[in-house]
Amino acid sequence: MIQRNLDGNSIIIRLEMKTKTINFGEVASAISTAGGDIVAIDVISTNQDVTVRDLTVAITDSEQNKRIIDQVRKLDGVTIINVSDRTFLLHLGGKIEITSKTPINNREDLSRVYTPDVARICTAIAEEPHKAYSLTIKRNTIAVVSDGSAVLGLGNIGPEAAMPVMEGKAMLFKQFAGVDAFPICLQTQDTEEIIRTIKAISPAFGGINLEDISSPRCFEIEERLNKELDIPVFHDDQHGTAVVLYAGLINALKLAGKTLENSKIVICGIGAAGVACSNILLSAGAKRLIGVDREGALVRTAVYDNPVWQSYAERTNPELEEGTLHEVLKGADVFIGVSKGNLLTREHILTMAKDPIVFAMANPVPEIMPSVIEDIVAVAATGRSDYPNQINNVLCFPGIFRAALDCRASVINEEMKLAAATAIASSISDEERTKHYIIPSVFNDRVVKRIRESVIEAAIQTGVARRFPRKNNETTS
Ligand SMILES: NC(=O)c1ccc[n+]([C@@H]2O[C@H](COP(=O)([O-])OP(=O)(O)OC[C@H]3O[C@@H](n4cnc5c(N)ncnc54)[C@H](O)[C@@H]3O)[C@@H](O)[C@H]2O)c1
Ligand SMILES: O=C(O)C[C@H](O)C(=O)O
Ligand SMILES: [Mg+2]
Repeated sequence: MIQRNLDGNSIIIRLEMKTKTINFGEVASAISTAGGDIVAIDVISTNQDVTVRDLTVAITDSEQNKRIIDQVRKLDGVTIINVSDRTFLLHLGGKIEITSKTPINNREDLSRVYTPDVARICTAIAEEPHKAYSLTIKRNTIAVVSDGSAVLGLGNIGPEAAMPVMEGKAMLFKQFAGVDAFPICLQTQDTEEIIRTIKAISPAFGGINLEDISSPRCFEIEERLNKELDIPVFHDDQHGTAVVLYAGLINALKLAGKTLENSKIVICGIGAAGVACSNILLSAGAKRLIGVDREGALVRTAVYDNPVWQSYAERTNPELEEGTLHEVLKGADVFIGVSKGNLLTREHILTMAKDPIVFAMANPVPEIMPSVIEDIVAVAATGRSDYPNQINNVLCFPGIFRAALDCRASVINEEMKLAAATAIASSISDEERTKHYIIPSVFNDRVVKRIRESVIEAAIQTGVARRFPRKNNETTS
């Protein structure tokens, strides 16, 4: 097997070659003519008539991918069996699994982990239910629950299609904060049924992370569950996003020499993320905030079916600006996009105030690509990991749940969210702050520790902590 640099995008072409009709050199040359770079060759099977090989080919974009496949298809004696990319391969069989903490090697082990001895543990919990925290996975386990109704910016793609995102979130919880998370996608989009189901499964969990549930249902679901359950329920798309957005904006405003109070801020997409981002900015002192959705700017003189929009319009847009996104964007200091990809062009950004801040956070395709506006903005950010300044809730949810689980918080309240935002923003010092570095990397291992410490402190101060854990560097029990 030949193996070279596998960085970047690549596809794997499994093909069958008739050895008497074609030789490998001809295949390689067709791929190279179409601009592909063969970086690995694996022989899967071979006999005197046919040989089956996997060719890993580095590509730059999907157009090139198509050109390569077309070239290979034209060759006599070659059949393409399958084309896969590394991302698909990584998802084969899902991305996570459950492993046991202790092995079961003999009968004695078996009777301890299972019947009959396990019965004594069950009885102990039945007598004192709080022991579920010490004798089961509850203290370190949360459920990541979605109904598949607002998955990234892909929309209502359903529960099965939402699973890869929820599995990914579970990986992030574990990797960045040691939290065990179960992905759970529900076959219902009915508010009452979602609430009932989450309540019914809650005994196993120390917290519930709601994910990718569309607005306005997400507001009621979260509020009701927080009232009716004694474990924290946190809608990540609302609060995780708001926390990280606020952290990024604190640093971006400093760089642009602007203030939250005086800046004209346009938020596009008044759904789960947009409402929560607006709320955190209003409570931090923003005054000139305008929300825009599909029908244009939300303004209090209009009447909306959606009660959340009505209350939103009452609290925002003090100058009663009306019009489309492009119209109200004129003269704005800050654009925050939590809507849909590709809504803006460079020309639109040119109509903003001097040194504009553009946070285009729709996933996976932002409202505008930073590369298009790099030279005309003070700061650009997206939700993606392949550009600088990733404003993504992944910076918040692992740390905030780590803190909530460790101090056994009954809720994640506003004070805890603000503590998380300032902990994230202050991870970057004045000397470090640049146009391309307003927010720490998710791989910065100081961030989760800082969030944990500040959030636990806020939980204790506000009386929602039910346990007082030790500091970061000490082991918790
Ligand atoms: N970067 C992050 O951390 C992060 C976090 C949460 C959400 N998001 C992204 O934000 C977007 C919204 O997520 P959500 O959970 O709030 O979904 P949501 O469905 O609750 O809200 C989306 C809102 O955008 C509006 N919208 C859609 N197309 C629009 C358009 N052309 N113009 C104006 N408004 C439009 C919808 O009407 C809706 O109100 C998604 O792309 C999601 O990936 C990013
Ligand atoms: O999943 C992400 O990358 C962020 C966010 O939760 C989203 O829905 O886009
Ligand atoms: Mg999400």
